[in-house]
Amino acid sequence: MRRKFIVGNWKMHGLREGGTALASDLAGRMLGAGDVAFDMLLCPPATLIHTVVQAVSDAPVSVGGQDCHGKDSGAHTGDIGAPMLADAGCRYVIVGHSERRQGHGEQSVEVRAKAAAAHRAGLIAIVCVGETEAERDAGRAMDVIARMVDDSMPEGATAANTVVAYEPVWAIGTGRTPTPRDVAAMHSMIRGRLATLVDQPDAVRILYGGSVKPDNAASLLHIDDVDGALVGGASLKADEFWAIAETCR
Ligand SMILES: O=C(CO)COP(=O)(O)O
Repeated sequence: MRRKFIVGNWKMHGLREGGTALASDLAGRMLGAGDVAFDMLLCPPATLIHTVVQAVSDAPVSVGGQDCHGKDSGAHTGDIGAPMLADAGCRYVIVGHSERRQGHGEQSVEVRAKAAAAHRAGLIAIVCVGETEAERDAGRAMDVIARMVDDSMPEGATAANTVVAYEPVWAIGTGRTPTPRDVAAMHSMIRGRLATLVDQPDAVRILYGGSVKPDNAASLLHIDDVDGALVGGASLKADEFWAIAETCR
């Protein structure tokens, strides 16, 4: 019942020429493939949203932002309001990525405000959570993630307007991943947590992110309660991203 969801987070990568080529390549593959067992979302840097929206306009590919402000508009230099993303053609926005939490000191209370702003703008929020290596080594990963989920989920979150992404900080860009058993345990705990926070917790998609590559995608994506992948580095190469998506059957 939960369709697999393959999301490319391009992070701070891409200029117009390369971004257009990558998006057009993936759009072409989606159109050529016909019936596929997954949904595809591309989250380019804000400067490329317009370009990517145009490049995928004929294909079943969605576009999302990588962050938004918790307020709809105002004197916030450099920030982007969720209504602006919606206006630019986005259907989704990532909030609470660890690179925002760590690099910009964002706390779960702000992440929750950002997710609420996304919902007000009619966007689907992809709420990210993840423990650090020190937290995992200390045996605190489950507690940390439970708390992050509780504190980051806004009022009114539903399976239709919210996706959760579990991305262990120590697995991002490192080539390391948790064991399938650890991923399964974490995703199952997250779904249990969602039962107190959202209607229809069984319908919420929970993605895994952190060093997802073509060679480990099948083992990660076939775990119960793993409903897709949030892919960083490998989403910048059409062949790799497509190979990951194709493991969904
Ligand atoms: O942070 C990530 C996606 O949001 C994961 O990045 P990598 O796939 O490069 O590890």
